[in-house]
Amino acid sequence: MTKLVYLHEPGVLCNLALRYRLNEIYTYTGRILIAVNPFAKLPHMYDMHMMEQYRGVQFGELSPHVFAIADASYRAMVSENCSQSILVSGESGAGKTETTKLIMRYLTFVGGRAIGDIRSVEQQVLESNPLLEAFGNARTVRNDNSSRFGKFVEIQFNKSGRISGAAVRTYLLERSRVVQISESERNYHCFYQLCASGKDADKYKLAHPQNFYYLNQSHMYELEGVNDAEEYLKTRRAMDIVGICFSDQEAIFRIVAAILHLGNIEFSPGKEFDSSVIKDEKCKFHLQMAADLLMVDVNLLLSTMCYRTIKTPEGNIIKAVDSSAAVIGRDTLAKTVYARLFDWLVDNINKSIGQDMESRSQIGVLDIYGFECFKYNSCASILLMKSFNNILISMFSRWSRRNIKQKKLIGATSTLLITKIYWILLKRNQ
Ligand SMILES: Nc1ncnc2c1ncn2[C@@H]1O[C@H](COP(=O)(O)OP(=O)(O)OP(=O)(O)O)[C@@H](O)[C@H]1O
Repeated sequence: MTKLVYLHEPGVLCNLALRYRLNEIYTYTGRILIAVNPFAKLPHMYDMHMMEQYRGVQFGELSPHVFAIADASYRAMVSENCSQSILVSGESGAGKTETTKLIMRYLTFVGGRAIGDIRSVEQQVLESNPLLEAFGNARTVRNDNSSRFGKFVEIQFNKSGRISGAAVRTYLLERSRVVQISESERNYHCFYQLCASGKDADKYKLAHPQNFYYLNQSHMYELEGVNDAEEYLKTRRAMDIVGICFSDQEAIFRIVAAILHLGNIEFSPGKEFDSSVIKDEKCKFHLQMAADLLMVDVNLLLSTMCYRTIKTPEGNIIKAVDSSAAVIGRDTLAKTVYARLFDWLVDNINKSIGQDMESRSQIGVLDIYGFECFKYNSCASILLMKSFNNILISMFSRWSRRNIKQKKLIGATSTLLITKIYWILLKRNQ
């Protein structure tokens, strides 16, 4: 890319398109790899033979490839004895999660596994994937299985450069999706899976997703080629693999069901000014169900939503809230409970994978949250997009300043060219 005569947006995009037509989905711009999603299975690109070809080869000698990036970071970690990070960024559906999996596969290939490990780290992280996906992925306009959280997979190595452990860290789960979804999108997969689970759905008094407010705001209930009942069984199997016992599994799905019942609780204005009461018998049923499933006192649950506590130096004042504030309270409760459940699941996944607290160095792969740009964007997604772009901008600026100062890598001129290409691509996202 740095060899282009005219460095502007049409030039960069035309170059990527021409290469894509020649089945070259990868392009380098300095140390950065640009990947264009092929939306097709390309097994020959990622097989064992390909991994062997890239092993230990000087960066840039072979065609651009995600394995070359992984190999360069592994060699840098071993030779400089210093931890490395690989940042995977792009818009929703660009292929970040797939790329992260490919990097992990390559690192497992070169890093092997420490003696005594029965399952490879890649296997262990991948085995926990159905679980993370059930609770953290959802259908968006761009991607039927979009990750709605950021993920940092840290692969830990021992003194001899062998993999000795791994950890998955997640951040910024899109909490707002639990209570609000746009047309053509879905809530998190686990809700639909539980509704389709048959006996378990009956146990928790669930029915078709169209009966629940948190799911029927969009009319998208099913995914093409996906059977939610089968996916439910896969999620339960992943829980078994991760070591979540039966009673904990039951508790998890009780919480998922309770959130759906919570969403169906509506409020009417109370007799007193600025107060609210539960709307009707149907809502009372959902309130009772939510309380039973969460194992809390029903009156306490109701007052949590219809009253708020104001802390003053003289003591706490309990004040009634109007029906719209009660709805906000209900939604906040649902979002908080879901986010805590997600964090708990991630903790359990990490316990199952096994971390090496004494690891010599690590390679971290950051699968950054996929941004989307619509005609109308929600405030939450704009803030997320802005904060990630700001992180990227500051990281990249630091990197180019350092390279220019040290005349490192490929010389200051090339660094400036790479910076320009990077800005062109980043500006498109903004
Ligand atoms: N290298 C690849 N080869 C073949 N198919 C790919 C590749 N990368 C991505 N895909 C296809 O694109 C789809 C979307 O990719 P992926 O889920 O990785 O996107 P993403 O960038 O992580 O999206 P989001 O930010 O919404 O989670 C995948 O389901 C897969 O079918």
